[in-house]
Amino acid sequence: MKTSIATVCLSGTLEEKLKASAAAGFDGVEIFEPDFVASSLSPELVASTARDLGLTLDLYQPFRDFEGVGQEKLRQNLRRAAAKFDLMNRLGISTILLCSNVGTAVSADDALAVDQLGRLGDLAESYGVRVAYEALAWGRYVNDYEHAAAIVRAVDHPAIGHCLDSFHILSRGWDPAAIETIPADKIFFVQMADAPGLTMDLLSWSRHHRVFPGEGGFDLADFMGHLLRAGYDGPMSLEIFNDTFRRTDPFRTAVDAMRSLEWLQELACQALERDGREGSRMELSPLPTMVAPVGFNFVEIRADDHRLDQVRTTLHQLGFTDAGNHHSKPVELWSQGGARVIINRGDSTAGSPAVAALGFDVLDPELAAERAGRLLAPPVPRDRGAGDEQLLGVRAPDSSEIFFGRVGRGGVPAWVSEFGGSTEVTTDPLVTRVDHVNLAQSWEYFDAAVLFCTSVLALDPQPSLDVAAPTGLVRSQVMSTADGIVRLVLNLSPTGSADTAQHVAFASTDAIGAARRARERGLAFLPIGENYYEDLDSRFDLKPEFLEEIRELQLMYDRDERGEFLHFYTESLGSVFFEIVERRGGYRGYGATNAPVRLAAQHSRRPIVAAP
Ligand SMILES: O=C(O)c1ccc(O)c(O)c1
Ligand SMILES: [Mg+2]
Repeated sequence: MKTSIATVCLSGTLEEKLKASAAAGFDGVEIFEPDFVASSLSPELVASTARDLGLTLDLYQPFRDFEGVGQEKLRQNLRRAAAKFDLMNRLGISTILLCSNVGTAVSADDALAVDQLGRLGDLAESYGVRVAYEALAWGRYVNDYEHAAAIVRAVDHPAIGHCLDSFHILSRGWDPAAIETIPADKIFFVQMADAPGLTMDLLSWSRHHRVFPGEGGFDLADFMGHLLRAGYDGPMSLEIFNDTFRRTDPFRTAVDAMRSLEWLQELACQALERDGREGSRMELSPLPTMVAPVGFNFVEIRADDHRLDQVRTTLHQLGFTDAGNHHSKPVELWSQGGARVIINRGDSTAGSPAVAALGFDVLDPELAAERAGRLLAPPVPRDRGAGDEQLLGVRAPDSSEIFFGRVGRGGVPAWVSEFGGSTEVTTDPLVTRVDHVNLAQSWEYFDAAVLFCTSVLALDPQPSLDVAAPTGLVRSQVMSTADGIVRLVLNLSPTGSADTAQHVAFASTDAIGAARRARERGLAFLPIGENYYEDLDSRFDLKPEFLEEIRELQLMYDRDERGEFLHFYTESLGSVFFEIVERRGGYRGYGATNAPVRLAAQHSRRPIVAAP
């Protein structure tokens, strides 16, 4: 698959955009005209810079408001076009994108557009270039690719073909199946964009909210299937107008972009396997098979030495036992049932306690790591003593480390024996395993984190929600395996403050019993106010004894059509806190209605910083 990216996707100068695209491994780029006009590089220098970087220049775009105009306007437009075709020759670009007219078209008569596009085709041919006509979703008269296809067919000019952009087709709900009726040699260019399902005007949606494939809600696998059956084998290009990507590090964005195309390529391979290769001419190289996690292998918490005692005490109060120090590294293991927490005291600059690494149980760690590498996840070097288990890890977009652990005998990973402590099974544990982990994400890499979880970790996005915190809305995106055994919750805080401290939720089969025992051991619970319990009673009509019990223990409660949910939180320990959850019946949620209450309770207990 030939990969390409529009310079509008990336921040920086044109030169930086080219360098970032090349560094991420793209084959080519689309030059977005405003990037070129604002650049001080001559066309010849842009061409040679791209060549030196190993990039092809695949498209010049956009050319606007050409067809369906009056005579005088047509004359001006042809003059404008000639100037751009001349520029394309200097840049060495053979295809220009023409957006359907949004402003100056005066007639809805296709015959006029057909005639004028024919004249544009003649002019393009004389410069040795071609024009890819794109039906913008908000085009004045042409806003449907099938309408554009009828026009292009009628123009019947070798220099006039299509640019198909998934956004313009899927945002309007057009059926992409008719792509297969367009002759392959008339599809000059394809732009792939995803977007979250929003109800808003098309232009704002397109200009601000596009995301890379796999980061939104469009069915791009299906779209890709139609392109392949149409016989398209040209560049698959990304054209993502996105407010965040415009202001974040272009090198990181380009990696995110490339990962999205690798992911899309895998979807394409799957579509071909399902539907047969008929018509397809695109060369595709599949990714190593997806290795879905079957459990949490460990959670690693890192902190300054002097803050670790608090973490140790809390884990002890939650029923964990100290399973000893590693024989060669400054890390210790705390375990209980299938829950393992590694405390890393090796980094004196680590600051307050935070989740630094997650280990997942996978059946084939080598394959999982190889796949992650193909998806551009940088490997994490890990010191290893003689005889120690090899742990393969990669860095996630939020810089946390993700390790692929082998499923051990009896569910216990082999590396546990590298720790000196007791490995005896806790009888009557308070918690049995990790239920989910909430990770705070920065605004810069939130979309990238979603794609990373989907493509590298085989976690599917669940409907996202906004949770009200005292300092703003926290966007919460659950990523989960189909069976719900492995769940991550990506939280995007408005402030990046402690409102979205990370947390580890442990599963218990008896949250009430666990709360009682933890209290006996002196656990500091996050206190929940009385109003919450009154509201709970009004909503759920709970038995008075039950309500009294959870009020006394400071537990929270939720219920859905499948079951019930009981949970409680510890006080925050730096940037991390713990939660104990009990799922009764088939409850699949996270107590979303309780989250604002928890955030408010944490906010009111934050350390007061004295004014200077
Ligand atoms: O928003 C626009 O104007 C615009 C320009 C060029 C494109 O290819 C596109 O999809 C949208
Ligand atoms: Mg486009």
